[in-house]
Amino acid sequence: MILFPNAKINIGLNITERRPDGYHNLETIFYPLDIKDALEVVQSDKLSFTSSGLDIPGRMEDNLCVKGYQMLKEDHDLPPVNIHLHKQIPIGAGLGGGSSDAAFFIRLMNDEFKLGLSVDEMTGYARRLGADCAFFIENKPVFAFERGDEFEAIKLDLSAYKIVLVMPPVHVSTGEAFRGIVPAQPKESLFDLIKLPITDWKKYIKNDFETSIFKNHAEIRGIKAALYEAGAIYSSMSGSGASVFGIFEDTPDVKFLEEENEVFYC
Ligand SMILES: C[C@@](CO)(OP(=O)(O)O)[C@H](O)COP(=O)(O)OP(=O)(O)OC[C@H]1O[C@@H](n2ccc(N)nc2=O)[C@H](O)[C@@H]1O
Ligand SMILES: Nc1ncnc2c1ncn2[C@@H]1O[C@H](COP(=O)(O)OP(=O)(O)O)[C@@H](O)[C@H]1O
Repeated sequence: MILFPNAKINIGLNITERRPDGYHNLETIFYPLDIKDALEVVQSDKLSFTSSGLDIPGRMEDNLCVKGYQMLKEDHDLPPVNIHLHKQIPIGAGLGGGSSDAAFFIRLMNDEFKLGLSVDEMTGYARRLGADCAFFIENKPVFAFERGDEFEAIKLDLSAYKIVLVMPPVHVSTGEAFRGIVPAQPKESLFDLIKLPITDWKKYIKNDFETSIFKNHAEIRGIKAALYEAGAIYSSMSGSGASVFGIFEDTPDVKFLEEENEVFYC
């Protein structure tokens, strides 16, 4: 069985407080983005993991799909499998690629081996693998809060727009990004701000990671400025970076960005 885990972008991100468990409470909008990996699981005589496409850092045991297998195996009678991942979603980009692979892996195992898990049960498993992993079980636009793993569904459809995603040759780890943050309660919740016309988002919706990340990585700030210059209605870094997206009425001419960055037209 093959599934195609997709990326996400964050539209706005407020980090509201530090939690006693080392995490932060935050609020953000998760929106699915059409950049995809391919994930295949085949029954085998021993557990193995293979990959193609982009190089995935870390050992096989650290891959979130393998962690997902070990987690499910604690509660379910599973045969050994070969997991093959064709990696295309940029890594360490704030696009949630690893989390998406893991969530799709849980969904795939549930279908393939008839585990009978409900959406809530799959979301519970996903939450144990990473804060933004839970979002990818339902994979619909949501307002996310607490660790980013509690959700309220929202109506948001950007399919009439062109989204351009720019990935600079820089990686930012999520843990590193959180270290530069001083949490604060926003004046107005994103839950309300996202209902504004998209032309007003630039004025009201921000990503709290940008201040510290832009300070250390001027090239990321430069990409956001270039996307606005090219006519974006709204532009922002996604999650903890390093990718930056722009939302446009029509496909812009940003070929010049392709010289030093990877550019996706979604
Ligand atoms: C902050 C976001 C916004 O979408 O960053 P991106 O990784 O997508 O850019 C996500 O919620 C990230 O989710 P995810 O990448 O799954 O985080 P995890 O693996 O659970 O956590 C990695 C590290 O980030 C920090 N962390 C993460 C989430 C959170 N609400 N508070 C935190 O402080 C913790 O230091 C944790 O050890
Ligand atoms: N299936 C996977 N794909 C990508 N990275 C993975 C995966 N499993 C574990 N990782 C680890 O997670 C880290 C961040 O991955 P990724 O999800 O791409 O970042 P981000 O949360 O910024 O979108 C990587 O550096 C890698 O070590």
